[in-house]
Amino acid sequence: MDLFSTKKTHLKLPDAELTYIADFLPKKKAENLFESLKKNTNWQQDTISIFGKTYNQPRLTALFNNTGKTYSYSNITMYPEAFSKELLELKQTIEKISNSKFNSILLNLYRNGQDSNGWHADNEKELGTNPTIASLSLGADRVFHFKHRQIKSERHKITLANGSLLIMSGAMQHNWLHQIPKTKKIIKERINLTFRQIY
Ligand SMILES: O=C(O)CCC(=O)C(=O)O
Ligand SMILES: [Fe+2]
Repeated sequence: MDLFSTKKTHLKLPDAELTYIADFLPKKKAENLFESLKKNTNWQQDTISIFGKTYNQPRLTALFNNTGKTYSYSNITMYPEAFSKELLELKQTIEKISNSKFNSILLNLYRNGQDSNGWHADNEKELGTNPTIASLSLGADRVFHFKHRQIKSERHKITLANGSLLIMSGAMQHNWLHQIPKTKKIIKERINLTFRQIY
């Protein structure tokens, strides 16, 4: 267990619980996991429609679960792959540290600074009320922005480092939005894994 750090930083926020573990995975382990996921995943390029026009989503995605069920949001359907032994073990460790159960992992591959994830909340009804979502970051640093839906002064950002774990819980998905904006900086790729319980 000492391969995983559990030093938690709790961020004090209204209507949300947010916990950050900066060095959850040792850097080398994070790099190896990045390489194996990059290579062994069936990355999906989805399209999004905006005012009737179709665009490529600015990142690649993948879904792992043990239910075999597809997952749909914003007109996108994700087709699952089965957990590898590596992902299953990681899921079990993250379940312990976040005191939650997860049956699905959603992956995002941000190929460069032009890939992004726009303002949204993970509030699909399949996630239930006040879902706990644990988010593991591998590869390049990216900035995570989050803002309260009503309290305009509550707008923050935090850099998600290689090997870090961010745990979103409480009423965060109902009261806050989050995004990974584009950046003009020349940066390497990043893989993000969000652990979710999908009902
Ligand atoms: O890449 C990230 O850190 C955020 C991913 C995210 O918000 C999502 O997949 O819903
Ligand atoms: Fe999200």
